[in-house]
Amino acid sequence: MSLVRESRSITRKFLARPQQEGLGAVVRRSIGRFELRYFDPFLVLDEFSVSAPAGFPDHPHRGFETVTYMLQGAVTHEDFEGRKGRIEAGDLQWMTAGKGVVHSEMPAPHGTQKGLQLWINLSSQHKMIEPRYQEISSENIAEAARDGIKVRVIAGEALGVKSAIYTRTPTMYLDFTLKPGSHLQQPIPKSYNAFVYILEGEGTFGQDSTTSPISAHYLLLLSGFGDGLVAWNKGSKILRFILVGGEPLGEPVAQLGPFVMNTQEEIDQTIEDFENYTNGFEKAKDWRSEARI
Ligand SMILES: Nc1ccc(F)c(C(=O)c2c[nH]c3ncc(Cl)cc23)c1F
Ligand SMILES: [Fe+3]
Repeated sequence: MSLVRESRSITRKFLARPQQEGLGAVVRRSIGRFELRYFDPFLVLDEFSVSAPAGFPDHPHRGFETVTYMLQGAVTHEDFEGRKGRIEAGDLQWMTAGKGVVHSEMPAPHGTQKGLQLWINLSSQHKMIEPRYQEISSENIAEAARDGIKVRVIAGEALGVKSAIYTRTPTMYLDFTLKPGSHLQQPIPKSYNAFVYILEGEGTFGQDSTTSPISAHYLLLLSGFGDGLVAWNKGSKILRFILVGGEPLGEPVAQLGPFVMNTQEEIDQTIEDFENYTNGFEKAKDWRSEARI
């Protein structure tokens, strides 16, 4: 039985190269770089690599969500509400910043910590909602395996398994591992903008299985036509990639770093709120994280 009648194709591909970010951290940024400023509703996709004492010290967010998915090691986050936790390999933190969060995200003291951070925009009606965290430890991430394919369902559904994450901006986020010789068919809601980001190995994507394989650290934008994605692993090593899709918001974007609103006036107001500790930033006034560089 074919799960996908017509596969989406690759419209553009970008090699994410290392760049400095935070304090001494390195990220491979694909979405959010100059050539791909915004892929509605996605603002940033960073594949990060960080070793102490580098990190992402105290900083704010407003108007969107950050989705941190650890691949290796661990990161400690602390926020201005006094909330503190460790995100370890395989764990997920889905943070809805809404009207405002101030936090730090710092690496474990030894070794290199690696992961992905995706920034998902919120609609105008949700930009000023109360902040909210959804955190799932690795052993509780929904998983399924069949015919040489393993999927970890971060958000949405795959191979008959659903994630518990509530996605305010409708989103799918699937972590696939394909053994050599395996072939995937994954449905994608027709209205979603979708992309693939390759983490490991080489893969062939789209209807034409004769196209040359694409390797790690590439982001592949998928066309809007098609009811899903087909993928092959024709190599001799495992292929790992994420397939992410989301409902476009179709709203104007006004962004200043970690502040993402709809108009410049709202950005001006956000700066004022952050500087004066108002409208959601009250607790930032006397807060500093314990993380010391
Ligand atoms: N404004 C702004 C400016 C600079 C930053 F580094 C950050 C920031 O924190 C991050 C950027 N990518 C990241 N990937 C992983 C993690 Cl754990 C954090 C970040 C940020 F928010
Ligand atoms: Fe952050």
